[in-house]
Amino acid sequence: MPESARRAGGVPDATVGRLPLYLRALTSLHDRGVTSISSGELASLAGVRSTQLRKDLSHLGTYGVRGVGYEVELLAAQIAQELGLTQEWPVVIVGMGNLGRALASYGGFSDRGFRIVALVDDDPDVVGTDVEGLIVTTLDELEDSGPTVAIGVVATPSPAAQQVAERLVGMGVRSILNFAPGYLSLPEGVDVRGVDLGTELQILAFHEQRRLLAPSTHDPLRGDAEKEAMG
Ligand SMILES: NC(=O)c1ccc[n+]([C@@H]2O[C@H](COP(=O)([O-])OP(=O)(O)OC[C@H]3O[C@@H](n4cnc5c(N)ncnc54)[C@H](O)[C@@H]3O)[C@@H](O)[C@H]2O)c1
Repeated sequence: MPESARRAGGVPDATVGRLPLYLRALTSLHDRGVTSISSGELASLAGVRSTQLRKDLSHLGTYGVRGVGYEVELLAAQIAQELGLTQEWPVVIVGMGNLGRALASYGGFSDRGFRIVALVDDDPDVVGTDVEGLIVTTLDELEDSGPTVAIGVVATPSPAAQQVAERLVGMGVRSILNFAPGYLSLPEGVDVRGVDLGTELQILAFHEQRRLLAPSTHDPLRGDAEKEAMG
């Protein structure tokens, strides 16, 4: 898998986590016809400091040209290559409830090199139905005669997630994106990413609270009346 290769190649996980931010910014610049960009501008678009951006990109052996910056198309291609996006990754989503359906209908995955090849559920009322042009199948069928899958997305309730993930791993899946709350215990060599919007909201709440407790006079979001009250 590219993940281990990247580690072997010395790119830290934290850097790998920021590469999609850079790629998203570069893609949008490219769509707007921008051909080169300074590290400061790119960092600002990606929401990181420019020293961080330069350090991250140096892990890819990419150093901007002084006075010119980075070539947008070239850098986007380098990052896409590093992330393994120059090939298409087949994805299965398990759990066709509210979340699974929303993910299945999101068009943005295919634009980024992820093709949803199978949708799975265990509810007899759901299995056999058409979701976004794919017929929902079962894990049994997927094991017996399903397409090759590289990445498994777990969108089942939490009690089912561990077993679902184990069965995916049994089919050879080595990368799992888990939306169900809780920790998945899987064999070494399997990459698991947990997504928890609740945690993200809590982090935002933490920063909101900090702003309320110690308002900065430079906070552009603070209303004029509030600024006047602060003196
Ligand atoms: N991470 C996040 O930010 C986030 C956000 C929303 C929901 N969630 C989590 O995502 C999961 C799905 O949420 P939802 O609202 O779509 O739930 P849901 O109840 O609408 O859907 C769950 C689906 O999973 C199916 N299922 C249950 N056990 C299964 C199994 N063993 N094999 C295959 N399919 C199985 C059910 O039949 C159902 O269709 C939950 O665990 C929820 O807590 C996480």
